[in-house]
Amino acid sequence: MNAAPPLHQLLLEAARALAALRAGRSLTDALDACPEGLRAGTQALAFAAVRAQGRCGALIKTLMPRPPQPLTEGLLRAALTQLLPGATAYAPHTLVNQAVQAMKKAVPAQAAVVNAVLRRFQREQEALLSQIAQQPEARWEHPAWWVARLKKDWPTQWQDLLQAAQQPPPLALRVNGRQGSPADYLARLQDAGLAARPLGERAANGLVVEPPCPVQRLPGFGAGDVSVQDGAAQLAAPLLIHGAGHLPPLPAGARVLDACAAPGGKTAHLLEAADLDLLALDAAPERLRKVEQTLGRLNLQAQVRAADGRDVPAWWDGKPFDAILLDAPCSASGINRRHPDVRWLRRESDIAQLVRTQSELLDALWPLLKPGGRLLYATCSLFAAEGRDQIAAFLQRQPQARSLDIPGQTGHLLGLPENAWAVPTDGFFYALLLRGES
Ligand SMILES: C[S@@+](CC[C@H](N)C(=O)[O-])C[C@H]1O[C@@H](n2cnc3c(N)ncnc32)[C@H](O)[C@@H]1O
Repeated sequence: MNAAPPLHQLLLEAARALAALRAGRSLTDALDACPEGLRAGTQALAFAAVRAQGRCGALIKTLMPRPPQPLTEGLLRAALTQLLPGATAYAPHTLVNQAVQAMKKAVPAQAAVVNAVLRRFQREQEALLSQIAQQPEARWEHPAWWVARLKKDWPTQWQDLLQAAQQPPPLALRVNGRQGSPADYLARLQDAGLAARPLGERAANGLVVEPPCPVQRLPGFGAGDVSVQDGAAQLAAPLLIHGAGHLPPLPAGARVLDACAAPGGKTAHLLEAADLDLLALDAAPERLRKVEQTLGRLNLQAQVRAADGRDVPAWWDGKPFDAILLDAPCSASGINRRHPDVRWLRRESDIAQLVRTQSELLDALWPLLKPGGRLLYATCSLFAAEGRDQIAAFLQRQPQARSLDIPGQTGHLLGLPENAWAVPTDGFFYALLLRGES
């Protein structure tokens, strides 16, 4: 068995990833540069530091007269996170010594600064934490504009939503119904020594594995028996196929457009659940490669095409669709617990741009639907501008469109623990729109 890597190496790699995040890269991208043997430990430190970025940022401002260099700041963030109340993974003296050693290896001139800041935090922890406690970013671990927006959109639930975003996500699975039943797969998980249970009645093929494990340990993953997908995301395919119980199910061979398909989670679910003639479109060719890989792993077929959904003449063959899934680009505020860096990478001004793209996609795709056809609009966002308000404005512009009720969807909130789910889901918005016959 390989020995665990020394903590100073993990701290240094986490500092590099956090410095890359500060320069605007996503944490997932930044962690790609991390050597394989250090990846898991580094990822744990870096994700924890991003979840504590509000407090650690405020502490660094208080403890240092001038902003530190990016690598020093990254190291301080990673180390301070592990010294905060409730963090128990490392003994504080070990942590400080290892952080200083990491800095000695990378930038020796900064080691004394790291030592001084961390030791002062240890001595004055209580006073320092109470000094920053009322700053919104430190209090809620989200940018102030994000907190204000959630407060406006969810006046009674915003605090619960912010707290839910701080919890690591569960490992939710979707069993490939073409290759076996959820009950059979549950038994296979148990045989493999993995504890699991059904995700809840709303996601018929959904299971949750607790505690989570690497996907390589999931039986039959490579052979396409199962995929990783959040419970809320698992609602898209049945909603489109069965029309939330208001419409007849899509017949075999129905022509379906998945307009923003990559990386292909919902494309695959649609094809596992029904025999469809499906076109998977996405504006990002490199992301479409993931769709192809996923379809290959699951042994499913679709036409895959790189194009901007709004530029209809560039890709449409003129044959109308029975159903369209528009899983639009959005703030990703609903999957913030899975990608805690998103809240710090986004700017408030991005939201207006995203709302514009979403409405342009809606307007461009709606005329491609047959009379009597259905369009499912989805975003993994909790912001009303990208969900409720977006659809209200669309219904004003498009009198032929009727919004159908989705049972169990209160407004557009998912994402909090509720009885129907075994574990909290991501935050999603769905609107099911029917095109009138005339
Ligand atoms: C939320 S993701 C889709 C997730 C996907 N449906 C799934 O379940 O795996 C949004 C996607 O929209 C794509 N996109 C953004 N703007 C687009 C446009 N104008 N036309 C087509 N796709 C676009 C992005 O490249 C991204 O892959």
